[in-house]
Amino acid sequence: MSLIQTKDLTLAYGGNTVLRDVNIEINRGEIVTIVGPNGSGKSSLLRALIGAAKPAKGIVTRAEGLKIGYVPQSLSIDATLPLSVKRFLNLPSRVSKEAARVALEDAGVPELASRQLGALSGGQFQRVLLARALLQSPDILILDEATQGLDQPGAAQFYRQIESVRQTRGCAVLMVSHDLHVVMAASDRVLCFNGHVCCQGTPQVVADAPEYRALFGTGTQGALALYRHEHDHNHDHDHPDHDHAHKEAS
Ligand SMILES: Nc1ncnc2c1ncn2[C@@H]1O[C@H](COP(=O)(O)OP(=O)(O)OP(=O)(O)O)[C@@H](O)[C@H]1O
Repeated sequence: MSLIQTKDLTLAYGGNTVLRDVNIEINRGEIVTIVGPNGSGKSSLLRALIGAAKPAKGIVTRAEGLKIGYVPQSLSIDATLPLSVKRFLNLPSRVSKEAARVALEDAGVPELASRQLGALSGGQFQRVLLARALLQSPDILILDEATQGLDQPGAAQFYRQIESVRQTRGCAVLMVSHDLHVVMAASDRVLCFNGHVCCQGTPQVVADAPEYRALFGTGTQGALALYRHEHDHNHDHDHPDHDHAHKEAS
């Protein structure tokens, strides 16, 4: 059975329908990315999936006892607030030292525990948010524009970390992103979205689909090339058990 499934999900704000008859499912262990233009309802879909928005029609089914780890776009934290990463991970509820250590390690930033939150770079901060989501031992990680503000290499590194998390934890990952080809290359399945699912499939299938090209054109190939180039030779030593061949094969 899938982790989350929607059946004819329709969502409206006042009289404005933003999702219409959406049927999707996310299965255990897969990395799924939603791409779509601004205002196409991606965040609204995530809100409906986590139960924060009520459908006008249709249903959202979550597996019993499903644990969701949510990574927001960003959190606004006063840079002058004296708050260490360690303390931040203990909000709102205390976690064991070991749980915090493992979460930071899986997020790729084991060295940040004692650092001040306000002194972190954008990329480091996003990884701390990822670590915080991992504290839930989620069955599924949901990321809404988690790389906003990062440059392309930074975003590509973040997505590689996500792949590594999936590898070590076996959780499913659902992401919304504007990074198009960068994030698509890191996905098993891509949903191209514009109020409804326009097309879906492997990253290559979606990148070649007329529906996708009608929305985005073909101007983002450079990002894909960048991802592939770096992915080629960057980190086998970090994840010796992770076979990357599938990313270069398409
Ligand atoms: N709380 C709200 N009340 C009224 N309208 C809303 C609300 N949230 C979103 N909308 C509208 O719903 C539509 C879809 O918004 P949503 O944020 O889901 O799109 P998105 O694809 O995530 O956009 P972006 O890529 O710009 O983040 C937009 O027209 C937006 O103005």
